[in-house]
Amino acid sequence: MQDIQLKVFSETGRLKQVVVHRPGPEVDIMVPDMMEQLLFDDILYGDLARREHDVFRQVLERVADEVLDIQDLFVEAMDSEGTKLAFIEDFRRLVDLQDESANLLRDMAPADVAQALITGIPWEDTLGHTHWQKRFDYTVRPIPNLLFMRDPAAVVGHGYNINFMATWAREREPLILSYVFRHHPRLRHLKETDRLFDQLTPLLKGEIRMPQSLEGGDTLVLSERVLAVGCSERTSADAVYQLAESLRQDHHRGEGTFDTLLMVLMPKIRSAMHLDTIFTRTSEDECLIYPPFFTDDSRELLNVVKFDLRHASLHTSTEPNLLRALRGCGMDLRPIRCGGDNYIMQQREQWTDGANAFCLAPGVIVLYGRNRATAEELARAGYQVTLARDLLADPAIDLLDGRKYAVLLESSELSRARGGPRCMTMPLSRD
Ligand SMILES: NC(=O)NCCC[C@H](N)C(=O)O
Repeated sequence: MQDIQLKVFSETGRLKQVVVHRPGPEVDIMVPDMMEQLLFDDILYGDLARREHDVFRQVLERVADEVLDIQDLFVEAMDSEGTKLAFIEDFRRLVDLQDESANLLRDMAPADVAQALITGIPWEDTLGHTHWQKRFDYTVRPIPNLLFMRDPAAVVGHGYNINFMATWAREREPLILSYVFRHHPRLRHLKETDRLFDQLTPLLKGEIRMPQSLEGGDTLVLSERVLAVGCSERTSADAVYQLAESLRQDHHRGEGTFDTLLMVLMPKIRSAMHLDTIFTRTSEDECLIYPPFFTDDSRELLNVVKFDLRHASLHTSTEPNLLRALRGCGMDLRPIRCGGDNYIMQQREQWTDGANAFCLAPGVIVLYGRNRATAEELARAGYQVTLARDLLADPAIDLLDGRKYAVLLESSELSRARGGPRCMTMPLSRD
């Protein structure tokens, strides 16, 4: 198989390679007591969630060259015994793994290690537990949020971030991604300097004790020059500074093209946990927004810190509003309102990821179909609103025929896990 060349310089360029994760047994075993700590808002009916995800994947396949599952990539990354054992050692450092569980993992084939890492290991399978260790009945707990592939890593330009998660429930995911980026046969050609942000490696080496969290849902590559990053419930200002400094150094060495990072100062609330829950791109000159956060006279307007990356040190200034700051960078985006002009529908549909569209190509997006008011706004903006099942039943529909499309997904189960179409994808390469 050919090497994968990382290339993400926009949110809208036609998808070439994208990574997802089909929800597996890790969601079927969630009991109500685990729900809140594992960041789900309900327990999912797994079979239906998988059917919804399969449809999502088939829609992606209508445009992308390759749709890959992180679980397969992870297994392939552990193609040597040495890599598998190194992973288990790092995992042990990260989560304070019991000896019995580590031994169990060492004896497993790579595919079983990957499955156990995602689905968890119930405590009955290992010896030596005490009652207080019996958290949720698992010695290795499940990581059902791997479904939201967007968050544990991000491709930025030709480089990538290994993120550090704000929550305990997701701490393991970046370790998996780190092994995939370093050891997968199609990605091992990447250089150390291609890693733009990484708090995990220094943590594992004992070089730092307080890693700063950065999550992919907060990282939006808006053009070859401009990045927007949310400073949110999940991403700290310090992490954004570190990323800005790393990009500045890249720029200084003549390697990076990014000259501006816009840090959006977000409220620390679950409903808007990441920037992509309130702002996503739909085409080259449009974006989908949660209106109260971007409208000039709103009391909820979000301010922006602008980092200029072109100098010998970081230069910052402030901007009142992201859309205005973008205009200053030469990007005049027409906003499409999540929930239309009704404040009640705006709040309801933002909660069900109505502002979290995923762009397959310029003007071709996927959105959860339950967001009816948002779909009406998209139709008014010239999008052909098409149900995913109608698209898949009709091979004659060409999403790349030059018209704008909003493909609506059924999402009664997936949306209970509190993430939308963009959250479920990590593009590796776009046109
Ligand atoms: N980018 C995103 O907004 N991702 C959604 C993540 C949902 C997941 N249940 C979480 O709370 O982390």
